[in-house]
Amino acid sequence: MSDKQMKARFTLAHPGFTLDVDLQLPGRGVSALFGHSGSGKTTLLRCVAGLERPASGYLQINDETWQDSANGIWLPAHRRPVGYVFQDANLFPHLSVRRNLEFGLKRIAKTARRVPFEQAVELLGISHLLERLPDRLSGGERQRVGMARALLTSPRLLLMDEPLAALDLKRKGEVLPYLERLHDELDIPILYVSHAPDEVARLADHLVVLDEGRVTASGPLKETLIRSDLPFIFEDDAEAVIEGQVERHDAHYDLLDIRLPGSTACLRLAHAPLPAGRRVRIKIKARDVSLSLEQARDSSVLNLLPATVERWFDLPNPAHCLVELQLGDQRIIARITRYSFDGLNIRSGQPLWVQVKSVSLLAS
Ligand SMILES: Nc1ncnc2c1ncn2[C@@H]1O[C@H](COP(=O)(O)OP(=O)(O)OP(=O)(O)O)[C@@H](O)[C@H]1O
Repeated sequence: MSDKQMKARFTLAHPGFTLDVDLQLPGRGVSALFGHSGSGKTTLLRCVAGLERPASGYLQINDETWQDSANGIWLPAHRRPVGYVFQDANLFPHLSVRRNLEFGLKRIAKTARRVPFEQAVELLGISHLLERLPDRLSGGERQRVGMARALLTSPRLLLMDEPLAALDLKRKGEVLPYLERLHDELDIPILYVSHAPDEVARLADHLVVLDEGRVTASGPLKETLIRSDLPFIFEDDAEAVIEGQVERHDAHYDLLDIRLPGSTACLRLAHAPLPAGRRVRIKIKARDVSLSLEQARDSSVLNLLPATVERWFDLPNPAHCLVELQLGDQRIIARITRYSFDGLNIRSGQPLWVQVKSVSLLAS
């Protein structure tokens, strides 16, 4: 991995709201901006796009400086190579999908084009829609066309402002795999605004949490989701995201074995075959993890894995607590009753067995 980076420092005052951020983000993959309504997510994207001009600002995207107020550098919005995807794809209603896409493409000199038309169309799976007018597309299809159009502007950065927010659950499910493809197959960093923890868990590599215009957390997704000073782990749906590599597929039982880095054990889950060696992202909810001191040999639970207790936290509900566990090189969390916690005499550094009742594959 190279040390590609984005640096964004902005101080911008609106009446009643100040954005004051200083971020260092990976220069590849998806960085999610998460926060309550009004926390400043869109304002931050607008600063990055050059649509706001803060009194003090610095923006570096990999090896390019787009803005440096201390040195009089300011790249205006129309010269910033960003692709913007909004909640609504905003396609020209009188132009076919093909002409909408060509509109984005024509703005870029042939020699500067980084994403060929065919690649964008193939990545978003829209070749069969090219001759249609936008009003003959579903919401999900419109968003995919909007994303292809953004790619065809040859961006060095994609800005996505809640691109799935206007879609129902089914349409969201249709678009998410395409977003994953953009993430996996293109070397263009994405800043992704979302309210939905599920989307963030599935897509993001890095998580930024904003509150009242300030950054309250910024770090790799896996670590940030389970930080005890952030609200995520106190949710009913608290979860950890870990990564692994497909080891094998058991065709007889239709089970996939996933090797976890640093662990001797594999996770098993019901899933169609995937090629050995494929890296996958897995979500484990805290409430689906139980703990035992011995390796249960007569359980129907597929996943019984050795782990070590790191630490624990109280929860607002006094009947429960959360235990953070080291599983190979990664961390997961278990929500158990305080009764069980005392009964098992949990202490930090303790080796024990985790039983994981349900595991979901998020991305491959
Ligand atoms: N041009 C402006 N003038 C004055 N206030 C503004 C302006 N633009 C944004 N704000 C204020 O800045 C704050 C942050 O807005 P912003 O849209 O960035 O939040 P957000 O986190 O994206 O919210 P949401 O999730 O609801 O889209 C809000 O209080 C908003 O009213």
